[in-house]
Amino acid sequence: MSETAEATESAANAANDESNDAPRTNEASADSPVISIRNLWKVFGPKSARMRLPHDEQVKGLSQTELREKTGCTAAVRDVSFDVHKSEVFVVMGLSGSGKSTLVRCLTRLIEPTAGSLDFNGQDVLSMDKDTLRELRRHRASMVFQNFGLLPHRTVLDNVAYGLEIQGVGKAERRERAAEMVTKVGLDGLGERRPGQLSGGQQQRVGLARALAVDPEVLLFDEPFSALDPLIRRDMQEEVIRLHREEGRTMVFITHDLSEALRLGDRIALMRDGEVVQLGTPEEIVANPADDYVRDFVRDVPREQVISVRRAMRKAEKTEAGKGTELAPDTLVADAIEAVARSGESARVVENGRTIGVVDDARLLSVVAGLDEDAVEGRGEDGEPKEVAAV
Ligand SMILES: Nc1ncnc2c1ncn2[C@@H]1O[C@H](COP(=O)(O)OP(=O)(O)OP(=O)(O)O)[C@@H](O)[C@H]1O
Repeated sequence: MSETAEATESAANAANDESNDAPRTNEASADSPVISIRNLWKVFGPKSARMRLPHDEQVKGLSQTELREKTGCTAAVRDVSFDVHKSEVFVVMGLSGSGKSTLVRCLTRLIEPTAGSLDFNGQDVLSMDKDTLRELRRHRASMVFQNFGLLPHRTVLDNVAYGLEIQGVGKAERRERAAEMVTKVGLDGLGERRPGQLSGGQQQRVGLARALAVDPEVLLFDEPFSALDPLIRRDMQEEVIRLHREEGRTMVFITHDLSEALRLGDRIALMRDGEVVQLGTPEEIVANPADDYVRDFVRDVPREQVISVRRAMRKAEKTEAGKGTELAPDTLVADAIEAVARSGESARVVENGRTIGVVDDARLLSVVAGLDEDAVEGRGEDGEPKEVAAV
């Protein structure tokens, strides 16, 4: 059976034997998170049941190696808390073994968390019964896998229709919906082919179309493009960005590739040894790494292509009122450098008709050189200038 078939069928059946109470039914309000996790742990190993998680201070105090040596257990996910908001692309990034796959599989209990809490649109996932959990996986959260997970003997159209088939949607309707999705991901004319007759990139488009066909609230991507060569990978990233722009669907995207994370993520959770070491926008992570590990991770990122002038600007002097090029606060430093070079003078950062700061050569170059972090005169902890003269 393919990975997807297994994930949707056997894992769906296996994962919920420990379900107990009926799900909570506190409905989510419009701006409440789609996914909310608190103090989530997944510990693999025989002694995990004896730990008093999520608040076992002794376990919390042990490094991964110490925990393994003392207990034979691996804490693949350690005390992780975050919210995923509606319509955001939330990226989980980290090196191999950092716990990304385990974390994302915990979201629909394909892997059963050891402790913590987990809500999906305000519903408690950990207390969902078998049927509710199956409904969650089949209708509300679709997974796109790294190795495509396609059924080799089925046509493209039938693969795309598969999720609808297990939902019990009638043949005519599912073929119509599948055909729509095939068009949406740019595979027109290939509907009757088998997966083996497609390139890797095309196969992943089929995986994407299949996930979209069930119209889920959340798309979960588990390193979907890591088997693709760099150009096709780039194409697929563009495809995800396009789909997201068109549909605004909430997405959780796992990757170990920093440039992919920076390109796709509205926010990124950076994992190490099961923990989230930093959670922030790409700009926050690149401009203000939380520790040396993150700093090392982002060392080679072209900062000017991630950091905006809002973070790079200084206070405007009274004499600078109304002078120079106007830039929006989210203008990238790379674009600001071009604007300043063209005009030969500093540029004003303008928001709602107010000058909120100024960027000049020195300011912009300090971002490129990485001298801005913690050293920018007048910048507060949040990266904003402490006092900004509104001119
Ligand atoms: N079933 C399991 N039993 C024991 N340990 C496991 C199991 N699954 C994962 N682990 C361990 O949990 C840790 C996190 O693994 P996980 O696969 O979540 O990491 P990852 O960041 O997704 O890695 P990769 O990028 O290589 O897929 C690793 O140390 C791994 O060896």
